[in-house]
Amino acid sequence: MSWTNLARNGRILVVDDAMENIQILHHALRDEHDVLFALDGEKALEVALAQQPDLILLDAVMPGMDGYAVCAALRGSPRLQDIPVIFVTALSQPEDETRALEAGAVDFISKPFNVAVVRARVRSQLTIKRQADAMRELSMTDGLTGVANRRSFNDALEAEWRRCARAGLPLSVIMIDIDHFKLYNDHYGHQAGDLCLQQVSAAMAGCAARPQDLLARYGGEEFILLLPQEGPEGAEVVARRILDEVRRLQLPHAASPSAPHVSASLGVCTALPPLDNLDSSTLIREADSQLYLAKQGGRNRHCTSTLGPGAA
Ligand SMILES: Nc1nc2c(ncn2[C@@H]2O[C@H](COP(=O)(O)OP(=O)(O)OP(=O)(O)O)[C@@H](O)[C@H]2O)c(=O)[nH]1
Repeated sequence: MSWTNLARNGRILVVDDAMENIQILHHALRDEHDVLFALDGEKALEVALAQQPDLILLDAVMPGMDGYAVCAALRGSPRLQDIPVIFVTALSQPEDETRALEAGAVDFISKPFNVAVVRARVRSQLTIKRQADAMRELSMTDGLTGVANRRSFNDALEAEWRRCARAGLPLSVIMIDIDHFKLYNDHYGHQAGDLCLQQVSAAMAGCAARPQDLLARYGGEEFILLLPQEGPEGAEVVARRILDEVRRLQLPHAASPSAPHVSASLGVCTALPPLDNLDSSTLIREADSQLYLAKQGGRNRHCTSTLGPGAA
């Protein structure tokens, strides 16, 4: 796909208190984009949260919450801060434009506007947005397996830890390490080793499918699964499922002393609520200790523990 094609089919939210202005912009943009609209600032934030548009065209002067306040609210919201905003306004003084850019807008168009210019500026901002999205996605993904990388796991862990602590919910992690993977590489070659990592990660990715679950590559042949809101029983079910799915792949591992096929060892740990007296690094350390025990116990198995009140 070329960069210019990236600008097609974006979803655009037009915010203006005058319906005729919305209609003009809708008419100008509807052939290439999905156009949403809102007649005031509060509604704009509501629609933006629900529909996650790729770009917002924002009027500056509106009754109630004006465009500058909307822009500040967008920039302050983790879920909305990356949506670019173009001011489209009857204001035309340099200080108006400066104020809009300082509020976080990426562009400023004065009314009356030329439709072709609006289209071109929208296309150019959408292209920049898509490029930025693609870069962000790449920076959070492991190149070999396509699952999340360690950095995005760490970000998700911190966010989910805070969420579970607030809600009084447990949080589990499963640390997963492929058994005798050095021997696998030595026996089958590094390329086959890479393919094995891809197959095993794809099989594991299907083992925990809730929206907040996250599988990440933690190191070379080590993976980690984040299970927010999941207690020890649920984590146990997922761990058994992972062992089964890896086994079901039946990838031959002739050099392994543990099994004739590729297998994995798992360390499972659940932090029980309240999480306030615990911290996420202790949870990771404990899952790692359980993984070590699973390796010591003969591999191709899991070991489990809990942290917190009444922990075993
Ligand atoms: N093919 C391939 N191998 C990798 C990659 N990353 C790490 N490895 C290999 O994974 C192996 C890990 O070896 P060890 O840490 O000794 O562990 P192990 O052989 O799996 O043994 P146990 O964990 O004790 O069962 C090393 O040989 C690394 O070279 C990768 O991206 N591709």
